[in-house]
Amino acid sequence: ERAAEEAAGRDYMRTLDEVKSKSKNRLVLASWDYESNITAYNEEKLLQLSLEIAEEEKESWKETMSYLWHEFEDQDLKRMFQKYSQLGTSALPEDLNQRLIQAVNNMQATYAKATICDYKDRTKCDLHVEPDVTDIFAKSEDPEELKHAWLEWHKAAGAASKGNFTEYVLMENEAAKLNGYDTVAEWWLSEYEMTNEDQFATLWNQVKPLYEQIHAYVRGRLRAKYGEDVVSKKGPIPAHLLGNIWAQTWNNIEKFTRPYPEKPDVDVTAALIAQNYTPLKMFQAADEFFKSLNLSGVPDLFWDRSIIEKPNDGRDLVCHASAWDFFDGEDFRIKQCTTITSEFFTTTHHEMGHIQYYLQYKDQPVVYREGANAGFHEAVGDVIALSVATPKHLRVVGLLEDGPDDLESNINQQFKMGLEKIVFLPFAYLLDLFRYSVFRGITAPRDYNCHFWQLRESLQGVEPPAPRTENDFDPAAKYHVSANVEYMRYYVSYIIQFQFHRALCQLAGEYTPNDPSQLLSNCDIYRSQAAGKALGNMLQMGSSKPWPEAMEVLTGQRNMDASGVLEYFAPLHEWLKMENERTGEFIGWEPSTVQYC
Ligand SMILES: C=C(C[SeH])C(=O)N1CCC[C@H]1C(=O)O
Ligand SMILES: [Zn+2]
Repeated sequence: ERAAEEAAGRDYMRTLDEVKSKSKNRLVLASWDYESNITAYNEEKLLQLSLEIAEEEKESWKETMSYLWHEFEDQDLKRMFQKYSQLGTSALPEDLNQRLIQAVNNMQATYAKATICDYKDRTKCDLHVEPDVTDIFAKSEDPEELKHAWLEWHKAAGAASKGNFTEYVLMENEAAKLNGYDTVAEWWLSEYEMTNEDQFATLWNQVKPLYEQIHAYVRGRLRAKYGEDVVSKKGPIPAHLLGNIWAQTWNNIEKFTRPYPEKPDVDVTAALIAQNYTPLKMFQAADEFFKSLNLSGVPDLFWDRSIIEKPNDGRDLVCHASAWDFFDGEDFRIKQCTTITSEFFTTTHHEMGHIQYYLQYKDQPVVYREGANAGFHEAVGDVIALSVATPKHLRVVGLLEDGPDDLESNINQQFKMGLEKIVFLPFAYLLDLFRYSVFRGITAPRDYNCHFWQLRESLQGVEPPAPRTENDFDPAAKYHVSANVEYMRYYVSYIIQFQFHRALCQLAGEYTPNDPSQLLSNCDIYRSQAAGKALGNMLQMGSSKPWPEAMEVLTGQRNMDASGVLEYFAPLHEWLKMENERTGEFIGWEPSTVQYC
């Protein structure tokens, strides 16, 4: 009867978990080999193994579905069966699965191998996105050089992948239907236990007024620098002037836009270089922060097997930073082409946050070794980085000499964080609004680029540096589009990380709501055992419970909302409104005059 059936199901689940651990380990090892050394041999090995494991998964799926798990009383056992009932892309017939894997591998390889020619020395044509194009956007203040790099990169990495992307959409949508979803959009939304994107729209409405203020202020400062012919009074901001090839974060233009330029600059890049930081030292600093919270340090294997600098043997590899779980409870790695910049200091903490999550849930059944939702996984490292980025913490670790702690310095600091966090929200939101519309067939291939730029203009208030046509495919110039990595996870992360930060800061005694002497943006949870304990308790859950339960364990709230972001940036918001009022800056943007549809 049912009790016996559940007991059999429990035994079966234990065996299945063991089998899954082995096959996931094999697949991750082959993926690691391919992404850290892109060769035809490694690609073929990954393809063959992927197809072999897909067939194994089809077989075990039949057995899984032979249990009456919907009737089970044990909710935890039922949750495990429910997760294994999702076959993913292995549900595809082998030939379609092969076409899908090849389409994505082709886009990944195109992106990894894409190079552009230098603006001044047109014979130098070996510039990759990391570190070369990234450095140009971090340093150049020449609009023509920036326009050149922007156009060349979008041609080399974007347009080149339009065909493969169209093929990928067809196959991935087929897999979605075989998993019970109308399109990939609903499949991706189910990760957040949502059936549509209304909640994401609500979050955007909460933060949009703050974004419009910082957008208007930055446009004013860029206009002052580059002149009204380059940056208009009321139009969108040209995307190539914002310090980042994707205009997703604007921290690289902080040095000439900050509110109080006469206040000492908090230049972390200069400090890292002056103190002879190496990539290893950056990773050790992040590891030390987690240990200060009484959380786990990384195992020795991590230091032996990670790749933390771009190999200089001329190989092709995926440089985009990533953290890896090999599902054997021991092997955890990061692959990152680190350079000594404040951006990479932040990214290092971001990636070490992924590793910490892996370490905290490594004793869960394999099926639960995930974030409560994908946004949680992206938020862990960023929460730590919010503490690390405070001038207070940078002084504690000797990265920064003493400086003033007055209102102007706080506004400068919040502005610096705003260029990283507030500015990022519309970018992350629109990237998957674009892909949702593609998966749903609302955006056809002949409209891809036009619809992408309509979203870029309407949500982000940026425009391309030159006219665009449908021979372009600018979305694929962004890694996650070429690598089939869902992106709403970052939008969720940049909202919930402030809810997490607020809860942890209160536990650490670093923050009291409505106490202006303890700004949330000045909180540093370093060495707080109480904060570490609460964070660890949430991380250990993995995906064993629905994400609102994990959220509640840490914050007492079951929903995600922008109250954390708005509380953190309240002083800056007030300052921006006054400053834009004072200068008479137009808030928002009128339609672009650049032809892109
Ligand atoms: C660092 C990673 C690897 Se999960 C990343 O892709 N991030 C972190 C911030 C947003 C997003 C991006 O670079 O676009
Ligand atoms: Zn990440």
